[in-house]
Amino acid sequence: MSATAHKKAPNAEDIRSRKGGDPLVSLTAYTTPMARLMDAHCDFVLVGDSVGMVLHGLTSTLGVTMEMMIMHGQAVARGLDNAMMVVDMPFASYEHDPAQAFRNAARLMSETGAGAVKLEGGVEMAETIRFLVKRGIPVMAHIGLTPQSINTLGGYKVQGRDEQAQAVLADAHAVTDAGAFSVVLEKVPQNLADRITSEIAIPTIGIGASVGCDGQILVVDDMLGFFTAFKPKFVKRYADLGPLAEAAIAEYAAEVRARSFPADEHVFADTAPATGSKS
Ligand SMILES: Nc1nc(=O)c2c([nH]1)NC[C@@H]1CN(c3ccc(C(=O)N[C@@H](CCC(=O)O)C(=O)O)cc3)CN21
Ligand SMILES: CC(C)C(=O)C(=O)O
Ligand SMILES: [Mg+2]
Repeated sequence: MSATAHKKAPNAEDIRSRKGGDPLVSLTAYTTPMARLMDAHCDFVLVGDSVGMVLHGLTSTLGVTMEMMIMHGQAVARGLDNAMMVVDMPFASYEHDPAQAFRNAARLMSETGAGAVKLEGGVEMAETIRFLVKRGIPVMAHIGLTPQSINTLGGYKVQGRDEQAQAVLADAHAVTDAGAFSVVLEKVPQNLADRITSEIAIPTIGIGASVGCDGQILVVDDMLGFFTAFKPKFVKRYADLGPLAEAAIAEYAAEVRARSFPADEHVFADTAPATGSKS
């Protein structure tokens, strides 16, 4: 926690009440320092299971565990004063039945201090969402492209074109009726995202959806240019820090090899200076 003045972080009902209002701003974060950078600028921060692909080198989100989500959730919590924290439920931690979902969602909430959990699925997860919400766990839903279902979806493709649109619309209504306080729409056509946003009573958070959604989210390493293994069309690079970081590393390597680093200012004399810094 910083010592600077801060407002109280919003809770799930504050986020719900933003329906149709000023756009909700969110990014993912996985570490304390990155959370600190976005705390003053985001309404909520998602500890996404994308952490597995972004920070752990996995090729999908299926290998992400409860332990990983708890450890990254705890790290992010230490960096937030103003923004709400939402934690993704990892693959296989909630799909079996509502009781399993409650056990794991409760662990995520109590061990990280998250204000809500997010889980993937629409109609098929409605009963579980209702079960959690009735027992005190705010749920953010996630429909459209649901990356934990990559093996049945057959790729990270647009969801809800043509005859598939009715199914995504039904998902949006199902999670709303089940009590979700907001819903992520990932990689659905713009017209469908706009229709869902106008029809349901909870905020829609778009990622590859529509500028008309009630809010937007991106993976922070994507928008900063740190993650470059792939770049979905919905990613806008606001900075290109990956190449900047590599150039710095290359310069360090060259200076070590040339014995020009460390310089005098980075090393210590036999005798401490009479005054000045302790370094
Ligand atoms: N770095 C990162 N960013 C993400 O947005 C993200 C993750 N990781 N990991 C978890 C999921 C996976 N998601 C993804 C992953 C890949 C594409 C992608 O490559 N899309 C391509 C087309 C791929 C296809 O059609 O099969 C694109 O151009 O959008 C999109 C979303 C979103 N999430
Ligand atoms: C992309 C967002 C919505 C997500 O679920 C994640 O980062 O895991
Ligand atoms: Mg996720």
